[in-house]
Amino acid sequence: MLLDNPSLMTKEQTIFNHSGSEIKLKDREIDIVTRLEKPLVLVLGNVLSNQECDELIQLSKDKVQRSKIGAAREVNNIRTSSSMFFEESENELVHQIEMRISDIMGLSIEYAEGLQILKYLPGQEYKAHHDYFASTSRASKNNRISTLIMYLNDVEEGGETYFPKLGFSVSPKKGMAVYFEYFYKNTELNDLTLHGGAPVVKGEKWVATQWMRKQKVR
Ligand SMILES: O=C(O)CCC(=O)C(=O)O
Ligand SMILES: [Fe+2]
Repeated sequence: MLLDNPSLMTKEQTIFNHSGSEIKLKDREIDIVTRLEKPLVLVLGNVLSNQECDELIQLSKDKVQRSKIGAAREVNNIRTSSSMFFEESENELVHQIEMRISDIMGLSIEYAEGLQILKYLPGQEYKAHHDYFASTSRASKNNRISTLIMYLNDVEEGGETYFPKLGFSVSPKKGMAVYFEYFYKNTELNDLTLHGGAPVVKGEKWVATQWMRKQKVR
């Protein structure tokens, strides 16, 4: 019988622990705009103020370099954007944003990698990928479990974050974010979080990405 199948009966535990349409924080109310349940994918509004977005771009403008991916940190055409990482709590702004991110993502900042900034010019993209490392890689011993991608500007055309296996995409809007997690026991759910950054057609695209790990990293 269908209901005897334990995988259909047991609800998967999620990391994200907010319900309803708002996340009320000390300094801010975050809007939960869209919510897909399995896998959990959320579109969030009012995550960063316009000023915070502008400052993050300003602080990283001169530091972004052609992105490297994977354990060997090689330049690769899977990701043609430029990027940089902030050091942990590198300055007051980054610290403040990290604290907010930690409240949103439901994990202490000790699980957080350094905040990453990505810049895309027209034609640049990040092809579909998983944020978690393959089980064969050394990095998978303390694998990533969740992602928050924050949009730092409005993009004139293109640059959507797309989830090809979910038939779902998010248009970048300054101050908004997309959240998803892939720490499910059911690995098929993790696989469904495949996503990419579509080529920017017109304008620039700036995002800040926060990845969380299974075990503490700081
Ligand atoms: O730029 C995007 O929309 C996607 C970024 C991304 O997938 C990442 O930073 O892991
Ligand atoms: Fe990603």
